[in-house]
Amino acid sequence: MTTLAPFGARLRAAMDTRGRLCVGIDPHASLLTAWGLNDDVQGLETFSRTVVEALADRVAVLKPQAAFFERFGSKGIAVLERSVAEAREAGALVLMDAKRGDIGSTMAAYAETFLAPGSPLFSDALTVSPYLGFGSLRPALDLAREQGCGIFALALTSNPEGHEVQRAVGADGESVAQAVLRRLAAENAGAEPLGSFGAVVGATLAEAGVDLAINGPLLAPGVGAQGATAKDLPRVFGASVRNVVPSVSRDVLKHGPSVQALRAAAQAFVDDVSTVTNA
Ligand SMILES: O=C(O)c1cc(=O)[nH]c(=O)n1[C@@H]1O[C@H](COP(=O)(O)O)[C@@H](O)[C@H]1O
Repeated sequence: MTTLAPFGARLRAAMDTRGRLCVGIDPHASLLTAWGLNDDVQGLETFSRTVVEALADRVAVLKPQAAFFERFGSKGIAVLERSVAEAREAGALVLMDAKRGDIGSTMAAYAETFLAPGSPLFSDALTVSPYLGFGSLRPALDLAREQGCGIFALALTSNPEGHEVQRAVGADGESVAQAVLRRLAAENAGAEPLGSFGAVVGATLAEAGVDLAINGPLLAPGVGAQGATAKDLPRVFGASVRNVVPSVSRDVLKHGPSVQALRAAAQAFVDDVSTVTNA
């Protein structure tokens, strides 16, 4: 099995050639219904296949949200496995949105699930929660580095409730989110053109209020259904905006099941992002 180039380099190349966008594959029950599908495994399969067919050959990143597949049990996970493989085959980078986080010994098993080549759910990158302590992520960070994969750690999430934890300030005056960002920057030290260890920072924030210069990608969910727009990105991310990967799920997915309409919606976001970030 050939080792992949570092994720950060693969992501930078994908953003340069395909534009800057991550589309989430979030098969909400309401979206299945809106697409004229049943809220069952067959509906899930058709939905996910359609999104992959429409977008995997053109958007930089596809981000399946594992929860929407897990709710159908083993059959749903089988759909997720196929979706990941087909999306990667068509050229998209797959960011598995599973937000795993646990004590180190268990984190190692999560890392093997998503980041070990040959695993049925092998993905290019994984979202993780650092709230059992950043050090507990070590097995995932190490396996990702070894295999050319990426990690996205939650720093400042798009939901308002996140701030009570993430904005909390320690005795040394540093916020929890800033500590996560500082540790990510250390993981990315010296990496070119971009590190592989990213942060999740919601596009919905009034302001970041932290140092985002981590030399790694910044996944920005919250664009679209949660109220943020491409125009918010320069304000929230400042000079780090060039490393931002905006993430949209429902505001693209609602245009299905038409493949053409899904493509047009994704392209409209890519164009908006390029207008504001190249201005
Ligand atoms: O890690 C994420 O992707 C994520 C982090 C965050 O802070 N906020 C957030 O909304 N997300 C995910 O991004 C997606 C947002 O979906 P839409 O609001 O439909 O665009 C969902 O899959 C969320 O689980």
